[in-house]
Amino acid sequence: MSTRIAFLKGHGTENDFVIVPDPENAIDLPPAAVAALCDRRAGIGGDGLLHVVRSAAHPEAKDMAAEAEWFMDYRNGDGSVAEMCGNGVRVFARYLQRAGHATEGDLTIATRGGVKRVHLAKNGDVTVGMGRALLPEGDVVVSVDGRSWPARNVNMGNPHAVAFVADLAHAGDLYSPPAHEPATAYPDGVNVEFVVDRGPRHVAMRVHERGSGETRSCGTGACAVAVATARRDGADPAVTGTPATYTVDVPGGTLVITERPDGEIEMTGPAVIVATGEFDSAWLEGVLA
Ligand SMILES: N[C@@H](CCC[C@H](N)C(=O)O)C(=O)O
Repeated sequence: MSTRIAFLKGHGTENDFVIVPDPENAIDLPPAAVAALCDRRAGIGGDGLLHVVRSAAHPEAKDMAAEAEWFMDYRNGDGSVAEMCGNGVRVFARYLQRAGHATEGDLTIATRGGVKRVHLAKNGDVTVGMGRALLPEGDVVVSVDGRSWPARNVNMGNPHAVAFVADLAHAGDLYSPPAHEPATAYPDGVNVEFVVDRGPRHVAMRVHERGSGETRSCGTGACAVAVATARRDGADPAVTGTPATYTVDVPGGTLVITERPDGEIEMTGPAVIVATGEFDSAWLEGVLA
């Protein structure tokens, strides 16, 4: 028997998500179902999917239930699982507020990257404590259309390669993932950011996301870019003792990233719910058959 399954659509700086509320973790969402829902022509459409589950009801999150009631079961648009999604956390928080599970102010959200502290501000911005960046050693070179750049390895819970370029157009159409050397550098894939300077502590980026393709924003990517730029600029907060704040323009808007002397990173930006709807379970079963 076909049932109707509620969904919402939201975005954070135009990194867009299908949101599926499922408090008791009762909806089966194998990778093919996620990919079908995120399909922009045959499905609802999104860079990724936010499966909203009570932490206590999800095997990967029950240990976090005492600290955070809700678990962001994030999936990329191709159905793959990722450790973390920075824009996703902001949109997830906005959903919780809309559904009456959270109010303006502070809340916590469980993710595969641990429990994240979130602040829902009056002006519509959402700030997320993104944790610390890891900067694994190792030279990486990324290439697109015959051009190559050295890239900085930054891990924000998920892997990023950050390349400073002369012109964002040099990244080409980004219809396929940029090549990288050594080819074995990222056994689980990588998100690649291309960065140009816009002014003092102000950069712009494009990103090719693992599992989603080019997107109009990537929160973890913007944090990786801010950290890589601060190191390039000699503005490592752990060394200077003062926080470093960078404005990062993405094709879909602007994110503000602050790294503190203890290494903790905060990201602030908008998060919007744009639509609600229902899809037929029979449609999804048909797609999966
Ligand atoms: N758009 C996200 C990152 C989503 C995960 C990424 N594609 C990966 O596979 O690591 C963000 O806002 O951080």
